[in-house]
Amino acid sequence: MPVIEVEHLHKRYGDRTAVADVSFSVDEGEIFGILGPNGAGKTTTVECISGLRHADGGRLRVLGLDPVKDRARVVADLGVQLQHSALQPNLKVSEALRLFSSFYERPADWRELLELLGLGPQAGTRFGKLSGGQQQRLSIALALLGNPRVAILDELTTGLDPAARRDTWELIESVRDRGVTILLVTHFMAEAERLCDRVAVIDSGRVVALDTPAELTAQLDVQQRIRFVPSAPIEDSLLTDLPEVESVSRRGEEILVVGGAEALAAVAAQLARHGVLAHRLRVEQPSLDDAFLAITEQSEAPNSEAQNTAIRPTRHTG
Ligand SMILES: Nc1ncnc2c1ncn2[C@@H]1O[C@H](COP(=O)(O)OP(=O)(O)OP(=O)(O)O)[C@@H](O)[C@H]1O
Repeated sequence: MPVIEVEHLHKRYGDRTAVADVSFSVDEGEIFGILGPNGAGKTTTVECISGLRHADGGRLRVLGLDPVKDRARVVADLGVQLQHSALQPNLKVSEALRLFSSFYERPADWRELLELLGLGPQAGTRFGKLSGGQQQRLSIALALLGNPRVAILDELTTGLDPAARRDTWELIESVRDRGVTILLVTHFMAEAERLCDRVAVIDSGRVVALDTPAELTAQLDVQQRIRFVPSAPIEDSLLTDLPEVESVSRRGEEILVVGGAEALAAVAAQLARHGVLAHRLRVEQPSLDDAFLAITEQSEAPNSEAQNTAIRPTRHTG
């Protein structure tokens, strides 16, 4: 049985459609990512799944239960860390954890969570004095206090520096290793690539792609760009003769070869046949970033059905 089931979710704010038609399911033990540009409907989707908002249409199930009608039973197994959750600035870390523990029948040991999240030294620190990374860690700890089987984490590393982001990724992996299924909303492709088993790309309130990060990038018809400095002079024709190669250009002593997925193997074999070595070899492969842009640009094509029914997203770059 999937842990989260979303079928044709639809949600409007007044006459504006925030989520037009979203369907996906999350299996037990997965880290499932939701990606999409600003205003795509990601937060609205997870707020409906959490039971914090009423859907206008569609069917939602969390652990087989309706998140609104069976709210009391769902919250016992669901931990939610939402965007911009702020606590009273004077509340100390240990006080916040003790207070939130009292909301649950069988809370986790908050002292253990404090250590797991590396917040031990901050136990007596007030929320307002924590760094951005420490505040995020605390909000994750609060989401895990009820010993949830499912955790929803919305943009948990936004605003963190690269080191804090990496630490948080390790933390999320350790949470998953404890058996928690995780639904993760993120803007960061690297985060999705590193953490997520599968990813749904949402644009204009619809799922426009759903697959593993590797499959999403593999489906892309993006060229490989191969740069190297040959150990001996070579003619361009040596490379342009190869059917896998689309173009060859030079910048100083460096050669740039652009070609399809098989170009690297073909170029390497050709150079080897002529006894030439490729020094300072660099290959640029398509990334999930490229896939994301290709998918969302495609879904914004003028005749796209989504454009007529949902609010337009504003492109973000971060
Ligand atoms: N409470 C609200 N009232 C009216 N419109 C809203 C409300 N919340 C969100 N919206 C609109 O619904 C659309 C979807 O918003 P949502 O926050 O779900 O998108 P998102 O993908 O999470 O965006 P972001 O990446 O910026 O957080 C946006 O156009 C937003 O302006």
